[in-house]
Amino acid sequence: MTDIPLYLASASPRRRDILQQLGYRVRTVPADIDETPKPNESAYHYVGRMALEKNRAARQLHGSTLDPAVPLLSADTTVALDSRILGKPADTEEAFAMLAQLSGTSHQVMTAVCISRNGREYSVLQSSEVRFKTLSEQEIHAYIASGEPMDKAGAYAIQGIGGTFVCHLSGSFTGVMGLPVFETAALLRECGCAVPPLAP
Ligand SMILES: Cc1cn([C@H]2C[C@H](O)[C@@H](COP(=O)(O)OP(=O)(O)OP(=O)(O)O)O2)c(=O)[nH]c1=O
Repeated sequence: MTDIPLYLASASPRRRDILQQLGYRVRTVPADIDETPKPNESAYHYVGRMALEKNRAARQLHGSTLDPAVPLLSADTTVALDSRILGKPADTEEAFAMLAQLSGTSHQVMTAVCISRNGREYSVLQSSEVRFKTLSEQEIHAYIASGEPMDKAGAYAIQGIGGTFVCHLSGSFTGVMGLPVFETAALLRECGCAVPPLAP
C-alpha cells in the first residue's frame, strides 16, 4: 500500500474514502464557502467556481500549516436538470421536489476537481448522464425516510439505495459519487504528483 500525503479541502466522507482507497494519506482541511449560485449562472460555471473557491478558502484558512509541495484537492458535485442546478436539499420537502423532477428522465451530474500545488492551480470537470426510472410518490417518501438524500446533490446517492433508481449511466460512477477517479489521477499526474500504483 502506498502512503502519499494529500490535503483534502472537503468534508465529504465519500471523497476521503476514495482517496484513501487509492493509497493517499489524507489530511482534511475543510473550509466553508457560500454555495449560492449567481443569478443565471450555468451549472458548468457554478461547479467549477465552487471547486476553485473551496481550494482557495482552504489555502487561506490553513496555509501556514501546509507544505506547498503537497497537493491540496477540492471538488464540487452538482446535479443539472435542463438549466436548473440541484444542490443539496435544504429539507425533506425540497428533497421530494428534486426527486420528483428527476423521476423518469435524464439529468447531468457534474463534478469539478481542483488541485493546487507549489503556487499553481489545476482543474478538471467531469460530466455524466444519469437516467432515473419513474418513481412513485410512495417510493420517494420511503427513500427520504431512509435519510440518505439529505447531504447529497440532487437528493440521491448512486452508491446507496439511490442506485436502485438509476436505469442508465453514461460517464463516471465515481464522478457521480463526488470524485471521478480517472480524471483525478490524470490531474494529479499533470501537477507532478505521484499516482498509485506507480508511486514510490
Ligand atoms: C449525485 C450524488 C451526489 N453525492 C454527494 C457527493 C458530494 O459529497 C455531495 C455534493 O455536495 P458537495 O458540495 O459537492 O460536497 P460536500 O458538501 O459533501 O463536501 P464539501 O463541500 O466539504 O466538499 O453529494 C453522492 O454521494 N452520491 C450521488 O449519487
